[in-house]
Amino acid sequence: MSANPVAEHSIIQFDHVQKSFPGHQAISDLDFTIARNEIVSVVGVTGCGKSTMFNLTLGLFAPTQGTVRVQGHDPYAEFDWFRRKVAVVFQDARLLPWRTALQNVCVGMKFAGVEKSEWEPRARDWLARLGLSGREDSYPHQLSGGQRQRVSLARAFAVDPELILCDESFSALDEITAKNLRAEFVELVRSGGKTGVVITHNIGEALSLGNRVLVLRAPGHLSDDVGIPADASDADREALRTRILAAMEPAGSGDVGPSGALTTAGRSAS
Ligand SMILES: Nc1ncnc2c1ncn2[C@@H]1O[C@H](COP(=O)(O)OP(=O)(O)OP(=O)(O)O)[C@@H](O)[C@H]1O
Repeated sequence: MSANPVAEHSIIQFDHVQKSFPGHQAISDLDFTIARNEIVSVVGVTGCGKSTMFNLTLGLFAPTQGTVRVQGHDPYAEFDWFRRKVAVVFQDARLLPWRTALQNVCVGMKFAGVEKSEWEPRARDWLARLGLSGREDSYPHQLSGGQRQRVSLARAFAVDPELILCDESFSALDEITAKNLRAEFVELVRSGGKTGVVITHNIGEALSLGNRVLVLRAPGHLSDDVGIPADASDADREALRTRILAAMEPAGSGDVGPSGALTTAGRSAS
């Protein structure tokens, strides 16, 4: 049993992380914990460090200072260990155009090191769960944008990762399609016992997706950590929206802080 109760229940831990690129500090001091089975949205104005935070979580580069841990492991130093643990869904589906929907899902499992005999049954199962039965042999250009994003989600879930990172995955879709896919994503994450982290520019989406919203402000620090009560009324959500917008304002307008209205989550654990 872990001596650190936070580490035991957390899937992502950023401990006073800084990340600098030559001549530019992208993350100044990012400190938060995401627990297993949470669905957390990350919002903030452009350039505030959201993608850098994702890339640190994926181990694409190391922090300049501080530590990043995913399930207690260093994602940069133990990159191979992460191949089956974390899946990413991007804004554009990023499918191979010369491969069918089924083959695209299989390719994700191939790169993740899943046993070959599992590829096709799992791919068929996940395409079916995402409403694409009968479209397994379609090529990306024969699918709508929403269907392509469903293939992309199937590819992510088929790997059976612990953690699914979504980088504006629903933002290129019309609102009805996005709403349906968001609801399916939440259901699949919850029923599969996964953890989801979603970057979005849409505050309504952030409030509808999960249990918590992290608000980042440039250069890469947390300006608010907003818990969303399961039974939040429309009025509550409107108050949360106002609070999130205030927390996104450039520094100088004052951090809202975790002791603000309604409820907060997460920071006390860090
Ligand atoms: N490889 C890099 N080299 C230099 N600067 C970088 C690099 N990656 C990111 N940055 C800078 O770090 C800051 C944060 O970038 P990041 O992409 O994380 O922001 P973001 O919040 O994801 O923005 P957006 O919402 O527009 O996608 C920006 O000023 C960006 O120019």
